[in-house]
Amino acid sequence: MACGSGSSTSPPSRSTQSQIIDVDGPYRLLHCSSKGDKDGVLQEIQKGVSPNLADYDKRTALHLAACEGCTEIVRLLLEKGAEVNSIDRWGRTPLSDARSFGHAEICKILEAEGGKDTVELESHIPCCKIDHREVDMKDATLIGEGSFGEVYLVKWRGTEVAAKTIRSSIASNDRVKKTFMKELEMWQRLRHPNIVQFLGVLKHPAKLIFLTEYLSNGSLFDILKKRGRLDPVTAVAYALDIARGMNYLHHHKPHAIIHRDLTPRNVLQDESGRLKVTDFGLSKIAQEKDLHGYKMTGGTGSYRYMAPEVYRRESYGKSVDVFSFALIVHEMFQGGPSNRTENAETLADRRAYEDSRPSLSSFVYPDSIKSLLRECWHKNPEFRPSFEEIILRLEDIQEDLQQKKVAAACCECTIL
Ligand SMILES: Nc1ncnc2c1ncn2[C@@H]1O[C@H](COP(=O)(O)OP(=O)(O)OP(=O)(O)O)[C@@H](O)[C@H]1O
Repeated sequence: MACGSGSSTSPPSRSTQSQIIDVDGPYRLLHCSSKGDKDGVLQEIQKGVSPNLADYDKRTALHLAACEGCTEIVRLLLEKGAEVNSIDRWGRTPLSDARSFGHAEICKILEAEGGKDTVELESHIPCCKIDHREVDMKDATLIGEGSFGEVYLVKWRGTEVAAKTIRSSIASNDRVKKTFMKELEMWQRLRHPNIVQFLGVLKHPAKLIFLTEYLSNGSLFDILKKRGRLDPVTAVAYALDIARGMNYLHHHKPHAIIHRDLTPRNVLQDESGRLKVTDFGLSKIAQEKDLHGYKMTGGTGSYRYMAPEVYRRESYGKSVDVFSFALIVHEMFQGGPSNRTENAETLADRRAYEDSRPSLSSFVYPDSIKSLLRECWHKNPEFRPSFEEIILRLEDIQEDLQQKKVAAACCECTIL
């Protein structure tokens, strides 16, 4: 997001609206810093608010200005005594943020003031290791099995978490294990409400096991199997959850994270009903199976959601995830995959070479969803919208559906 020009009166953009909770009181300093409002920042400091005030995530005004690209505010805060190396809840300094978002000038200013990038230092630190004695694998409950191994529900320090065991055919291959650990190292740095939280790797003498948060409602695949077709309000809310998680991955710096294997099985639901995306990046390892002869299974499931350019083995980019996303949204309205009896590979072949797409029956799909899906599964990847755009479109659709719901409820009240 670009830094504002300095007005405190401009309304917050949609994407930031939910994050701005309180712009009164001392926290106005943080709000003004993130919006590039120089007058507002000065007023707060003159009122006596500390330039090192931080929110509950320990994010200071300098962190916010650095990540939003507000050069003038960064200068002003440093001049007023802001601590250049303050560390937030995730161990990031303002310089780590400025680097991640590519604000070169701000990086120079912070470096000149002695700024350090903790993330750069951290990137050489291997995955967070958890002592295996803290996890009782004997009391583990099997909750599922995927291409990499079994998944168990276990207790770690009194909290229920998911333990993913990695097959020995993968774990015993040094090269594959290295790639695997690299993916996990990247995963451990990600934090977003719609991304499954990675917790660490077990220091186990014989096995490769990693822990993630446990999502008690299982996968979107299980939900659709149980509930069938979702009502449009729920389907759109779920689509927004997935799109927000994916947008976060696609905006990852310095390189976008492409999921490559976005399927209903890789979308999990927590007990509050929120969906979270999981297992990104790991598909890269699954793809190596042909070269090295180890079998990781499950590959055919992904054909169903595969973008044509991936199937044709052409070069591809972030929009392959947008294609898969469209098929998942289609399933939520439909209650399951279309052409479910057809072999997944044949289906992917027809999509890649005959431009075949699922049907959009008019009574199930609102028009706005139909046009969004057609764009998202467009044969030309360049014509597919970004997740950023998809979020805005879905928010409009959500508002529209909610208004219709309220209007319908009012009509019922009148009749009564
Ligand atoms: N963090 C978790 N919390 C709760 N259940 C989980 C968690 N992770 C996985 N599961 C369950 O375990 C099953 C297997 O998960 P896993 O990620 O190993 O494979 P998959 O995604 O189903 O298949 P594949 O790896 O072939 O894509 C999932 O379908 C899900 O039901």
